Amino acid sequence: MAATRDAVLEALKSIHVPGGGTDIVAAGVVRALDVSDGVVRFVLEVAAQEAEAYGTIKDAAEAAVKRVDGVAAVSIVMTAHAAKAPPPDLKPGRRAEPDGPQPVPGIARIIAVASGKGGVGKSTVAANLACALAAEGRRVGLLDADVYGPSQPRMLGVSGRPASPDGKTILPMRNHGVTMMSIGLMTNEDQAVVWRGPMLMGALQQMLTQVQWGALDVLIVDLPPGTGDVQLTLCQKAKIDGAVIVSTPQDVALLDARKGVDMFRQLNTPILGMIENMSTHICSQCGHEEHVFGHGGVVAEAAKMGVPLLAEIPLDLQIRLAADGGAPIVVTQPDGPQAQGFRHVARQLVEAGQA
Ligand SMILES: Nc1ncnc2c1ncn2[C@@H]1O[C@H](COP(=O)(O)OP(=O)(O)OP(=O)(O)O)[C@@H](O)[C@H]1O
Repeated sequence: MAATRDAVLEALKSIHVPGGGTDIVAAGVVRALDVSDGVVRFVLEVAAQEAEAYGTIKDAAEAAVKRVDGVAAVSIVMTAHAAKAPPPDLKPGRRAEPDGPQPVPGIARIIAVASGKGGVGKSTVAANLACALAAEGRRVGLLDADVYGPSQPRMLGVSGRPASPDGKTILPMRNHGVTMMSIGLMTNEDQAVVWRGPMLMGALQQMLTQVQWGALDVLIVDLPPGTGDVQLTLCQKAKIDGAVIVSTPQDVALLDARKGVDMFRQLNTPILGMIENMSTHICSQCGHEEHVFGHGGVVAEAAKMGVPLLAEIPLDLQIRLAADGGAPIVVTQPDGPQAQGFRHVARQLVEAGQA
């Protein structure tokens, strides 16, 4: 007999919140319950200060659900949200508590790689930039926060689930000199993930603070395209030292890129510059240069917005084959012409003390 959602909820109602009283279903702690093909998934959304007490409750909930007829597997994700802030203490002579975005311990700088529109090559740029910075001798981390299409595991050639030996912290993956963590490694491949706001914030915060990044000179964050929850959460939680905006030269892409620049400006995040990707195409057969998506659009837009243009990256088959094959072009052909734009950006950022 297949397990039903009602039967699972009934089982969860037998588990009480810490200290007794009401049950976890009535308390609204059980979220995003999904029961399909005998697999039960849900989120326990709890206040940060109660997270420890919920450790045993999570175990009890798992055991109770496993006893339900037809349940083959149970996956519970616990997300901790901060409690409501206490009212401000207006007594004179008190030192102000830190407020707003905070630096992440051990990470000297954070650079966000963003794009207004999807598919413009933001992840390709992030992967190449991270590897190029590592080649410059920087200690580099790459956080793939593209919840809608995490592609860094494929681009950096890593797979498998990150280990968590102590159950509290997560060991990142490492390849090509870059320490990497991806939201894609925390979910099942091919699984369409519908993220709710609080789940997203929990996952992002976990990846920033619970991953053992070690000491880093710079953490590159590959953001999802657009101007949504992830961008806002990231800039509100962590001190972002700068954003790099990737765009193709087409008008539609530029329009969205402008929105991205505006958003970072509103969040007081410095814009380090724009990168024009798929700028020009040189035919590998005859050497003829074509401007597939137009040319020069980003340089003009960057000038209009008073933002530096960091590089123009060609549309090139080698770049795609390298990125999709698990070793970015700056790793496979560091001296080739296709890698030079990325390496130039890395050097510029290092020289400017930005990476
Ligand atoms: N300069 C380039 N030359 C050739 N192919 C490229 C180039 N840049 C990116 N690509 C290819 O285009 C595709 C999309 O690139 P990528 O995944 O980096 O885009 P994205 O902006 O991160 O997309 P998404 O919005 O889905 O996250 C990939 O297959 C990638 O290999």
